[in-house]
Amino acid sequence: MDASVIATASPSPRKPGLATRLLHPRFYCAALGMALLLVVPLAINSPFLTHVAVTICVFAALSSAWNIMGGYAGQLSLGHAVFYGIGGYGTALLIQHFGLSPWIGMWPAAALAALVGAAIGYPCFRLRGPFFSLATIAFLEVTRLLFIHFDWITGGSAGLIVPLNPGWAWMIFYDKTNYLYIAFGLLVFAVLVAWWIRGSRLGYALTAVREREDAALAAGIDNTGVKLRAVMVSAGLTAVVGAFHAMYLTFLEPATMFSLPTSIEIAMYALIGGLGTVAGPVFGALLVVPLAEAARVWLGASANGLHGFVYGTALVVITLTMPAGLVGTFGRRVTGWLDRLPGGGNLAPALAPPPVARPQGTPGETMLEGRDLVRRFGGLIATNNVSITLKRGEILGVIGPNGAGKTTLFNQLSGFLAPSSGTVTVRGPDGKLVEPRAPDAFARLGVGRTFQIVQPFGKLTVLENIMIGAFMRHADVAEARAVALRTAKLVGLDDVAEVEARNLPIGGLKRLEVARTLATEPSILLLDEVMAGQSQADTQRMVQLIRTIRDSGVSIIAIEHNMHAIMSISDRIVVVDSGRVIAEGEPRAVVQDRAVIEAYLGEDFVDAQGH
Ligand SMILES: Nc1ncnc2c1ncn2[C@@H]1O[C@H](COP(=O)(O)OP(=O)(O)OP(=O)(O)O)[C@@H](O)[C@H]1O
Repeated sequence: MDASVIATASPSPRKPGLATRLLHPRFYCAALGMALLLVVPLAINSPFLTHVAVTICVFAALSSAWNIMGGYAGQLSLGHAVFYGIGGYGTALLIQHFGLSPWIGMWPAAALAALVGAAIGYPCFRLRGPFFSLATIAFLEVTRLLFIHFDWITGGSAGLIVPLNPGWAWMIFYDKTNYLYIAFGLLVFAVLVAWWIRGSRLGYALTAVREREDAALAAGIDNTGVKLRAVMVSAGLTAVVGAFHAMYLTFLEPATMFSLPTSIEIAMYALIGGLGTVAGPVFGALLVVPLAEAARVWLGASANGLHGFVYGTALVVITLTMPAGLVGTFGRRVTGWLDRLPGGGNLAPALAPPPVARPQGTPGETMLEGRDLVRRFGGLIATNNVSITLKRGEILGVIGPNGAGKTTLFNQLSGFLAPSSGTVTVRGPDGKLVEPRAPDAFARLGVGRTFQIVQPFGKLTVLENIMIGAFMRHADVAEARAVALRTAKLVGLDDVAEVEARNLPIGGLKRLEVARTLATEPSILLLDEVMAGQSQADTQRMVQLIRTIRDSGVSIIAIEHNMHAIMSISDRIVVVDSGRVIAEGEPRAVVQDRAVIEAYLGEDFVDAQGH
């Protein structure tokens, strides 16, 4: 394997054009399926059926918007009615006080909802799991109470009637079919936004953040930044749908516009249909809304609220039998069938990856320096005044007994742990030495790292895992895919590229760690025990790969317990014991050092080496 492998390009097929995409069965079948939602009620022309279709469109659109935050980013909001209510009230108040048409008024209302979303999200993103959900409920309750309190603007708990000016300009109609046209248009809009985000760099970043925050940071993703973008889009879209729904209902009151049951319903459709999938929220709403509406009519006032029983039953049955939801369970199978229809085929052909820029600079100059690094965990000093320097173009081995402080040192050198005292400096792409603070900043400066305990994005394929790394330098999805394919080949994962990462054995996962990091095109690579769990042949291959990477201009620090491998690849070795550097130098000299033999290698190793 020689260094030019890293920069090899393959023949370049063309990207599929818009026409190819539109004529693909995945697209035309989805479009035909959705069109039924419009065509069937129009053909039957029953007011009740039209009302059910409007309600399906509204809740499918709300749930699609929620899914961007709850499904893609994994932030399970149970207070999304805040944005629905802001959309509704904002638009209604702009009509009432400024005579602004709802077609225009819904956009400032959406912008306000996006800002409120960011203001709520920023402090709450620090909270995990149920605490985040509880915080969103708390914000919903506070907003509802505020809308009741400021009755001189909102009408308080008595509510607000939308000015009833019939006509398209004011979105008020006697004929329900006009509402259906708008609701359907909004659903198409929401699904297109959700679909576009899902397949974009932002969509991949959100999935990465949802699955493993540390690995996402190591791939240079600004976790809070991408979550904020998701919540703003999600809130804005929810508000637009809320604005329309207010026009449809013509009456707004805090209890219904900021309602917890509505928030739960919105989330539930996505859960039933398939969390984090584009089609899931639509299928969820399509399945449950007609059942609930039918129950509401049949049971009438005699069993007020019993329609909730329908939601609950559907949720329990689906989550027990299909935890991944309808689309999560059957989606792959169905898309497999669709791809066999006329026009079906690969929408993501392999493009030629762009060549990797070779890191430039003076050989032997300092690339990464940790100076006097002290890291305390309570009373334990894990690294005690450790100083370490990586020179350009070298492989620096770090060895030492278990618990010596090697990983703690790595975590400080990559920004994952702030040193209690001491500094870490990195040579950036512009040649200047800088002191980055956050792990994603280290990554963007060119410090790539793997994790000792592997951190795969389990539900993504091997190729998608590597793409997450590639996105750091390549915003275009096709280009990132091409880079990922090349990297998969380099580490010998190309034959399992389409396998979900959670199905790889440990040896494959270790190589996946390296591949994802390599795809970020680092100038400094920190490898934490990448040979553990590898077969003899794979270890040989890894040794060869590390040399190839170094020959391509990357400077490397490797923590390793496999002494034979680390001795053969390292230019220098640093030995750490009990948080201190006890020896440093060329491999041959280090293994003969008495302190190293006593602390780590043992006499058996020396005997085996024949010294
Ligand atoms: N987050 C933490 N909180 C408390 N103690 C920690 C933490 N991380 C590491 N330690 C402790 O710091 C010491 C050094 O741990 P570290 O994982 O850095 O060692 P290591 O040399 O990488 O070991 P190994 O070779 O087994 O991976 C250990 O005693 C460990 O228990």
